[in-house]
Amino acid sequence: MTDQLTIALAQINPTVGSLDHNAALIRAARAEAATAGADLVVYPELSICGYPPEDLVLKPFFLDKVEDAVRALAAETADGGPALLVGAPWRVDGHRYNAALLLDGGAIAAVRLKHDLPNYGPFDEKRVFTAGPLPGPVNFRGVRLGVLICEDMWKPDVAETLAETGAELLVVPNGSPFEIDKADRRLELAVSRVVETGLPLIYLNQVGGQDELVFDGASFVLNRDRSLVAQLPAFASRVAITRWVRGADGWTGASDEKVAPPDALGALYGAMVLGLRDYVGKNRFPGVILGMSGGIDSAISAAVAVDALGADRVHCVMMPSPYTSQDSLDDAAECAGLLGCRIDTISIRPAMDAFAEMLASSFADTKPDITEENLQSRSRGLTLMALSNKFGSMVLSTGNKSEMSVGYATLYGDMCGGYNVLKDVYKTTVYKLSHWRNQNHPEGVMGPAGRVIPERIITKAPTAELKPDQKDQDTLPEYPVLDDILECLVERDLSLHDIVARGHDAETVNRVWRMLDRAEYKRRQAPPGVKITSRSFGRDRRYPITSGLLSLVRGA
Ligand SMILES: Nc1ncnc2c1ncn2[C@@H]1O[C@H](COP(=O)(O)OP(=O)(O)OC[C@H]2O[C@@H]([n+]3cccc(C(=O)O)c3)[C@H](O)[C@@H]2O)[C@@H](O)[C@H]1O
Ligand SMILES: Nc1ncnc2c1ncn2[C@@H]1O[C@H](COP(=O)(O)OP(=O)(O)OP(=O)(O)O)[C@@H](O)[C@H]1O
Ligand SMILES: NC(=O)CC[C@H](N)C(=O)O
Repeated sequence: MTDQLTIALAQINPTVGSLDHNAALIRAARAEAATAGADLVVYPELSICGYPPEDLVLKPFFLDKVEDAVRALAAETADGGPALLVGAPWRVDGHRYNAALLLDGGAIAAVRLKHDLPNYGPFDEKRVFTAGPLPGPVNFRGVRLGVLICEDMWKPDVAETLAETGAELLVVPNGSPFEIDKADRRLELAVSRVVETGLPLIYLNQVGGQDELVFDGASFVLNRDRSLVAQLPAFASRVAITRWVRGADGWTGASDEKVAPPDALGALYGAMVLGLRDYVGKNRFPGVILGMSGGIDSAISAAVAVDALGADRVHCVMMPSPYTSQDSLDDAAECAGLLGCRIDTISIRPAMDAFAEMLASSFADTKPDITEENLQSRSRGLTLMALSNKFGSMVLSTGNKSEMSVGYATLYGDMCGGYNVLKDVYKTTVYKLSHWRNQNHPEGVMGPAGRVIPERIITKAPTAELKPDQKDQDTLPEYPVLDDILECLVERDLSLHDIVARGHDAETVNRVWRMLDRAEYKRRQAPPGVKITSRSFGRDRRYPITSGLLSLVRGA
């Protein structure tokens, strides 16, 4: 029986479905860990196939390939090097499980099945997996490891069962996506499990973007006295070494790996950068293209894109109409200049004139209205999509959460695009982030340090410039009011009574509520974007499009 263990934490960035790529990451981390004399390398949940694999695991063909990859990795552990604790979808007696597999001595030494399958928010695991029984510890070279798979840690029962059945050390592989304040929540839960069981705990999370989810990594290790043994970086891959010694009271860990976590806005910005970088990289786009209006949404979107991809992979296009002000032209040019990215100017006036002529007889006897405004937006969308088709860059759409909530965006116009980093970011947060990025140069970003968003873009009144002297606030409440009401409705499900009690006017709340519910049809056609809040639009919030709810809203 050993009294010393070296355990490596492999915080890797797998790509869902790319089994060869993921196996290569697993091998590289093992090789790195081997040089530090590791006995065991721990990988994230479902690390062989990436998390979440969704319906990929319904294909027997895919599960066959997963099994081949696992068996190949297992065979390699016959070399006497570190054992691996990897995650994979795994079939047992005709059922499909979310499993952690211990690969050691050339074989699959143990299989641990996830007990608590999450089925809320963005998770849908009951759809594709069977829940495993309450587990007992895994015997690893004479040490009893208590393996909990992600959600298994969120309630006391699995850790309690493992402790009662002799576990000496809790090991938790995770696929835990980022959302605001989630890191604190995970730490609280981990501390609770440590206190309840009296056992140290290794929390190992995946890193990387996968469609709307961003996995922040930020893995950590706690000793049984709750002290922090290791804290890995957020939003970056890392192999960290922890050294463990068995004493009279159990195992105690030590490590040099203690990276300070980002502040709240830094974490949010980091999620946007990694989400976009991985969406573009994993889908193999050469870069992104976006409409740069001289407004704050396109400016911060461009900054995130440059930070994620580098200035040479970001192409901005200013598309003036007769309503575009000189300030907007200047601000767009200055922002692109500060970011160091290409900006072209393509006037949409010829398109507006062409549509006016094409529709002249159909629109005879009608007055100009929002139709003509939307044609401007659609002319821009069409132009960006043409450039995307011709040169391959993906269109980045720029609508923020406030706009997506109330439908303040044009279908097939400014909603055109493949991905949107602001989709889950309220406008008031867009302002905070812009100030933050001007004052901070986060580690790992590819854009320049210093001011990247001109001050006037942050201070001027937001406008769509679709008609003379137009301002967002002609149509919408002031953004601080709108965002507070929206947060109450979307994230907190508060009643009209509770929202009014916060000091809002009942008619304004009703109006915002109506706009929110009515815009569901638009959101269903919106591009995906990074999940930031506890309730992003998409799988976190599934409302019917066709619904009688509106008739119940007044007075609700
Ligand atoms: N339930 C439903 N299911 C499916 N489709 C539905 C629908 N209800 C309407 N529709 C369709 O949607 C159309 C209305 O939506 P849409 O065409 O988007 O047009 P709409 O929502 O009327 O106008 C766009 C809004 O976005 C604002 N905005 C703000 C900032 C920037 C920009 C910009 O474009 O740059 C725009 C603009 O001021 C305006 O309030 C209807 O004509 C109808 O075809
Ligand atoms: N003149 C323009 N040139 C290029 N793109 C534009 C122009 N006007 C609008 N867009 C695109 O349409 C999006 C929505 O624009 P709009 O200005 O109408 O609203 P916004 O939400 O205030 O955005 P922004 O703060 O970026 O201006 C912009 O973010 C931009 O991508
Ligand atoms: N993969 C999972 O089981 C994730 C669920 C978990 N509650 C989390 O977000 O951390």
